[in-house]
Amino acid sequence: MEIAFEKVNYWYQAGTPFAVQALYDINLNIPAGEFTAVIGQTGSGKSTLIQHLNALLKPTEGQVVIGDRTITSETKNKHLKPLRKKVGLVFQFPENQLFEETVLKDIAFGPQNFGISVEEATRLAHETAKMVGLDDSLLERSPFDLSGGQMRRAAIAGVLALEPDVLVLDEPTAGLDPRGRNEIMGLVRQLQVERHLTIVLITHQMNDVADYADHVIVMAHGHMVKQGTPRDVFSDVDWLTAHQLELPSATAYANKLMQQGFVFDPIPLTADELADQLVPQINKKGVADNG
Ligand SMILES: Nc1ncnc2c1ncn2[C@@H]1O[C@H](COP(=O)(O)OP(=O)(O)OP(=O)(O)O)[C@@H](O)[C@H]1O
Repeated sequence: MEIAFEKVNYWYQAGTPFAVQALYDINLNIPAGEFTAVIGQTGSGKSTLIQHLNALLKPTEGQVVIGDRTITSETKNKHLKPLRKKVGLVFQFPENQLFEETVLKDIAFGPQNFGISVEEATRLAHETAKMVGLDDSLLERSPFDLSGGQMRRAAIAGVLALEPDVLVLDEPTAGLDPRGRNEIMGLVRQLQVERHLTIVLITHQMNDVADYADHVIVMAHGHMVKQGTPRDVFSDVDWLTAHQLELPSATAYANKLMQQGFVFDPIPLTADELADQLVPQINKKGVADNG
């Protein structure tokens, strides 16, 4: 499902003396089936942007086209349920919203809330628990007995049980240890590849952007200041520094090596790309030094 923002402006508390403009003239496309990363400093408008993806927020001006729906400031809340089912939103620290007695009931809560029978919701909960790698033996436990990573997966399963086409995640790896982070990122990639979900992910982890994203949106002070492939975004080091954005580790490392006379073309974004270009240069240098 393709999503497009057309001339979107958004104000919190619009029309009051406390109005705060959080988005300015946003025009962008989120390609169907792709993995889009949204990056930018704190307060740049990332969360505000993604809440427009399922009309949790509606543009104050302009429109957001989500599949066959067009959302404007005039859109009534009444008919948004089908859209909220198609676009699943996972907030930061989603485990804070777990509340049922058992993991299974928690995952099944979403579909039941959308009018699906208890039996079908339970079936979906079992299926999605498996999808996110939660063992059956955990499903009758209290969600609060799970580890941090497992709780996060249970919360994501609750959104997946609605069988969305688009999965939007706000910093899904925040607060997890490196293993938990890798597991969640692996899961998100798997959902994109195997379930053909469109993924939109807010992250501060530039390595994840380099490793997983097809498409990157860069926000600054409520404006979209760049969109393109990770290579488009990470190739301009001066521009990134000016916007106080970090580089992926491999790219930062390659930049340091370039100051020592190493040559990279194109600039590596991942550890594998770095090694592929670096090893032949080290071997060649070794031969020259010894010979
Ligand atoms: N409920 C609100 N009322 C008023 N202003 C708000 C509200 N929520 C966010 N803002 C303001 O809107 C702007 C964008 O905030 P937003 O949360 O979208 O940024 P962000 O890039 O997601 O930040 P972070 O990385 O910290 O989550 C900020 O100036 C913020 O202070």
